[in-house]
Amino acid sequence: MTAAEVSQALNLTDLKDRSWSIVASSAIKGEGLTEGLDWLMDVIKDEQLMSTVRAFSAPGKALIAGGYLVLDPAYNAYVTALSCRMHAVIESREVPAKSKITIDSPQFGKGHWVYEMKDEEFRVEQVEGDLNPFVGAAVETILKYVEPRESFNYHITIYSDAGYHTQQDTRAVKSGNGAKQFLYHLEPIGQVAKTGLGSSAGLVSVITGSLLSVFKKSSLDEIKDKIHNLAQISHCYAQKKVGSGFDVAAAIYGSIIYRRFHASVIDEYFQNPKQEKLQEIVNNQWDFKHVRCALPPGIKLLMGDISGGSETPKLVSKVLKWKNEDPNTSKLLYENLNSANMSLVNALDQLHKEYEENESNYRDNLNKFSTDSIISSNLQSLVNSLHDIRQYLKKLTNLTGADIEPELQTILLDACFTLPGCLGGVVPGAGGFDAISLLVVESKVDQILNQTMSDSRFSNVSWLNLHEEAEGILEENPADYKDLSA
Ligand SMILES: Nc1ncnc2c1ncn2[C@@H]1O[C@H](COP(=O)(O)OP(=O)(O)OP(=O)(O)O)[C@@H](O)[C@H]1O
Ligand SMILES: C[C@@](O)(CCOP(=O)(O)O)CC(=O)O
Repeated sequence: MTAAEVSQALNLTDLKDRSWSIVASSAIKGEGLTEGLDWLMDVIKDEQLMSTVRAFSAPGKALIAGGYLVLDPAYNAYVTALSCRMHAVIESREVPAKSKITIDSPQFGKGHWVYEMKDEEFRVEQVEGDLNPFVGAAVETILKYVEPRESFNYHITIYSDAGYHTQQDTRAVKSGNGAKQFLYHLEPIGQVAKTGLGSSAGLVSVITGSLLSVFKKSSLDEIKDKIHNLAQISHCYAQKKVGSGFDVAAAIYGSIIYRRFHASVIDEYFQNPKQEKLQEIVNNQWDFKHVRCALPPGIKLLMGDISGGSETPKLVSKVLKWKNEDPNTSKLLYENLNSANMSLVNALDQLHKEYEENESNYRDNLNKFSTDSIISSNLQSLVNSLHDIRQYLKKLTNLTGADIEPELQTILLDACFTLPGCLGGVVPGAGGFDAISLLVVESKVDQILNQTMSDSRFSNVSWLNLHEEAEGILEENPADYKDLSA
């Protein structure tokens, strides 16, 4: 008897009992347990897809190489996904008179939004809550795409990890099984200082991912590209501009080498926001690049926040204005900056190879690293490329008048380079006064944290408790979000 037959014969419905049916049937048949376990995995997957509660998470981001250039599809960028993640727990509730989606964000004041289906055109009407463009755009776009024929009532609870926002004036709340802990603020989300790590991209990605997964009863892998396309459209719609999309791509695909999609893909839809156009765009394979790329073993990302923040749109407009006014100088500077960016990517690739060839030698070189005695030529290339990226970003700062690497950050980054095991660092993304990104030797991280505590040069830096995480959007265990209490 197969496991299914045993389960049916014994009318076993509960998954645990059904698991035992596998053992029984395998014993009866005297065959290996693997056939039964394969069956169990399929059963669990089906249970998950049919479950009324599912959970998802997506990472934050730091654009280490490629700021500004990544707006142009001619250039590649390297974006790291971060361990601070946005989470969504979605559950299906009793269907009311009007289909609706409720989104709660209990960590923030007034974190409650309700959207009802308005008409047969699948338009939504916000019936409760303040304006949240990212939540609204995600809900509206997914319903327009799915065109749900059956009534529904989904409730999504959003949680964001500590790294996205200031940790001042918060209280820690832990889940019943201790798997998750989140910081709760009194203020509404719009009044809480952020660290610029892509909370909106993560938010749009997990709302889109959770809704599409339950509407389509699909696993993430089957629909990941569609989630990406929908999340990009929603994020651009909410921002009222078509950025490079590196932040949404990192939220979906993790740490990647990224080349942007052509803005025309989304512009067309905004010109003609009809359902059939949306379906066509989302179901198409977009022409963009997302190749997995994580830091080599033993090299860690260390981010230092100075509670500054930056006005990305203002910085971008200053750079693009200069680029249009001085095409020759900007072309040369872009090419120089791009070769420094790609030298960084190549150095990371070579270091991965060095590790594969001889791990102990690789680790020995890393642990012996200091700025005046670099043993490995690949480490030297990494140090040089980080230095060169800063040099060109500084030039861009001076030529455009945009505070990309402002003097305060120059002084801080120069001081960081004197720390033991620091390979270099940059102002990520658009730069400004957001958190700086350092690449450091993993075995020296504790020494750096201890040393900077008593060094006045770092008195206004708070080192963020996060690291690079290779994975993008993931399905999580809903049980990890139950019984959250202070
Ligand atoms: N946990 C959350 N719950 C509800 N809305 C959120 C949450 N986190 C972020 N948001 C929405 O995203 C907005 C912040 O997005 P914004 O693009 O300004 O910053 P960011 O994405 O964190 O940083 P950056 O764009 O610099 O990477 C908030 O004002 C809010 O509308
Ligand atoms: C300046 C830019 O290239 C990067 C912005 O990065 P960040 O939001 O500062 O992390 C803009 C973009 O890519 O959309």
